[in-house]
Parts: sequence; C-alpha cells; structure tokens
Amino acid sequence: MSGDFDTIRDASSSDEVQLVRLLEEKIKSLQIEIENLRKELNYYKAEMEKMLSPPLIEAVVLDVLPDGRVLVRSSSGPNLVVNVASHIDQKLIKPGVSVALNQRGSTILEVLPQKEDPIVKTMEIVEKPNVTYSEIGGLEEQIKELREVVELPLKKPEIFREIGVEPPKGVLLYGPPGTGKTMLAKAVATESNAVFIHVVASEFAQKFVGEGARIVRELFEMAKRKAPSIIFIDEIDAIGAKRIDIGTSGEREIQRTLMQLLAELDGFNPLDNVKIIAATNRIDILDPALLRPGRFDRIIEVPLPDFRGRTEIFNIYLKKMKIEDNINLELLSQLSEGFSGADIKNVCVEAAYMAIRDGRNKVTMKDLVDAITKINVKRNNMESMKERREKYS
Ligand SMILES: Nc1ncnc2c1ncn2[C@@H]1O[C@H](COP(=O)(O)OP(=O)(O)OP(=O)(O)O)[C@@H](O)[C@H]1O
Repeated sequence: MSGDFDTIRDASSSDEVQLVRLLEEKIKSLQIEIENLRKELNYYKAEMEKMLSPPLIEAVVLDVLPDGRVLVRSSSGPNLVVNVASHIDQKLIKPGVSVALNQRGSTILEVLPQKEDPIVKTMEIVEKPNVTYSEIGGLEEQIKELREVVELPLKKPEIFREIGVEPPKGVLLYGPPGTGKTMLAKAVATESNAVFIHVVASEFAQKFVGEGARIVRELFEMAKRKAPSIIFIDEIDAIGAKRIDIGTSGEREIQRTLMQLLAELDGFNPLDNVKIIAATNRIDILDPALLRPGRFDRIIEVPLPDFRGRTEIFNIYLKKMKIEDNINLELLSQLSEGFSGADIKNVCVEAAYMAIRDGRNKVTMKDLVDAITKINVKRNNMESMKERREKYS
C-alpha cells in the first residue's frame, strides 16, 4: 500500500516540476518579447523625434570674425553672420568647413562630417611636396619672381599688410612643354610649407561632364581647408580659351566651369593662405578675362633653357649618376640646342640604359652624345606628326 502512495506522490511531484519548467520557459519567452517590444518602441520614438524635429540648414564657413562670430554661406542662398553654440569646439570652425545652422539660421549647432567629393579625391594632393629650387636648372629669374609673389605672401602676409600692397592672387606660367612649370609650382609649395593640389583642367571638361563648375567650387573649398595651400591648374587653356561661339552644350559646360573659376578667384582675399598657379603652353588662345587684375595678373614666361640653363640641367641629372671623368657639359649643352628640361632628363636616362645594355656601370660621353641623337630623332618625329595632324584636322 505504501508503495502505491509513493508512486502517486512521485507522479504528482514530477508533474509539478514539469509545470514549473513550463512556466519558467514562458516567463523567459515573455521577457524576450518585452525586450523586443521595448526596442521597437524606442525605434519608433526615435523615428518620431526625427520627424518632428525642425530641419537644420546646411552652410559653409567663409570666415571667422574677430569677435568670434562666423560668416557662412547658407545652402539656401545668402551669406549670414551667425553665432556658434557653446557645445561646439571653436577650433573646428574654419573656412570651408560644412556646418548645420538652427532653423532660424542664427547659430551653428553642428559641424558636419567633411564629405569630400570622390572627384576631388582623384586630384593629386601632395601634403608635403619635396621638390626644391636647387633641383631646377636655369630658371633663376622665374624662381626669384615666384618667391616674391607666392612664397613670401604665404609665409609672411604681415609684410604686405603693413606696407599696404596686395600680392597677386594668381600666377600664370607659360611656355613650351617640359620646361619645368609643374616643377616650379611644386618647388614653391615645398619651400612655402604649403599643400600642393594638382589638377589638370582638360580633365574637368572631359571626365566630369556637367560637373565642372561644382568641381571648381569643391576644389577651392578643399584648398581653404588645407591651407596654406597652392592650387596648380595645368593646361588652363582647356577651360580658359577664348570662345567665339558657345553653341554646343560641351562649350557651354566649359564656359560655366570658367565662370566658376573666375568667381572663385574674385571671391578670395589675396592675403588668404591659398595661392593659385596656372600653366599653359598656349597663352595666345587664353580668354583675356582670366588675365584681368585680381585674377592671373602675374604672368611668368618659362622658356626653353638657354646654353647655361641646359648645362645646369645636365649637371643636376649627371651629378646623381655614375659617369666617366671626361664628360664635357658644354659640348652636351651645345648639341642639345632646342631641348627642354624634360628632353635633357630623357637624354640622361637613355644614356644610362645604353651603358646598362653594354654591361657597363658608368655612363660615357659617347652614351650621352648618342642619346642626344636618339632623343632628337624622337623629337623631330613628334614634331612632324604634330604638323601633319594640324594640317589634316
Ligand atoms: N628646368 C628644369 N630643371 C630640371 N629638370 C627639369 C627642368 N625642366 C623640366 N625638367 C624635368 O622634366 C620633367 C617635366 O617637367 P615639368 O612637368 O615640370 O614640365 P612642364 O613645363 O610642367 O610641362 P607640361 O607643359 O608638359 O606640363 C620634370 O619632372 C623634370 O624632371
């Protein structure tokens, strides 16, 4: 009999255990559900807050005024003088930075993340260029002028302020290909401790159809953010050639890009720590609007090197190479009349290859003379190809 009771008690206690387990599981699953519902509730609350909060106005900082207020260009149009909310680190407010204003447009509430255009990223930006004046042969006058009109105002703007003259905003370098225009611009950036931003104007027009004007705007904003900086616009004639007829949409697009460039040039201060250097092989076709005072108003010719210049350039490249003792720099310079700095560099590289092919570890005078002949033939072929192209186009 007692065995039967035991069985009944055992049975009921095992049911109880099962029931408790069931209840525990139920509680657990309800707790998980509560947690999920809470998350969902928070999500909808946050969404509702976002929908109900007033929109902010996007703006770009143009200048920080001496009293701490900030001049901005709002996305809705006008320039505004605004305050900065106390929670914002004042150091982050610099020209070119994107910010969000409150709805009344009176106060900066947020510093927006810098959205650098992927197109701007395709430009060559050298934070610390390393070309020095000593690596450039035969352009002493041009270096002297660039030092005065670009390097000095970047390094010591106070000198200009004190004496009351404005340095040029833009400098135009013109001359045949390969004469060192890019090198000069890079060297000025190095020696002025400025960031070097290199853009090729023909790429604005070809690659980014419909976006040229925006790219120019972004380019200047980035240059201000990275200041002190030098914007180097190569082949400026691609967007800056005078146009008799602007009929096609491509021509209108180029015109818009040029107008934006002129507006940017007009809009900044000559003593801002951004300088523009442009280069062209075709100054004859440039729109005179580009060369007006306050734009590219300093024009520097970068010609083919003369006898002394060629000697210096040969010396610069041969100094770095293993050469025989009997190298006659004057003779090399005589034989390479009409060569650009880039041609002379090619001569030195070619001569080195001749020595390598011969299994020698030193370049001889004969290698250099042969290389001059070879580069000359190449130059003549290129010249006649160009003439033929011009004749039949
Ligand atoms: N005066 C020079 N002294 C030393 N090297 C030079 C000189 N001129 C040109 N070079 C050499 O030729 C290369 C090409 O020169 P660079 O790109 O500066 O010419 P550029 O005038 O800008 O040409 P382009 O008009 O074709 O853009 C330089 O990287 C440098 O190696």
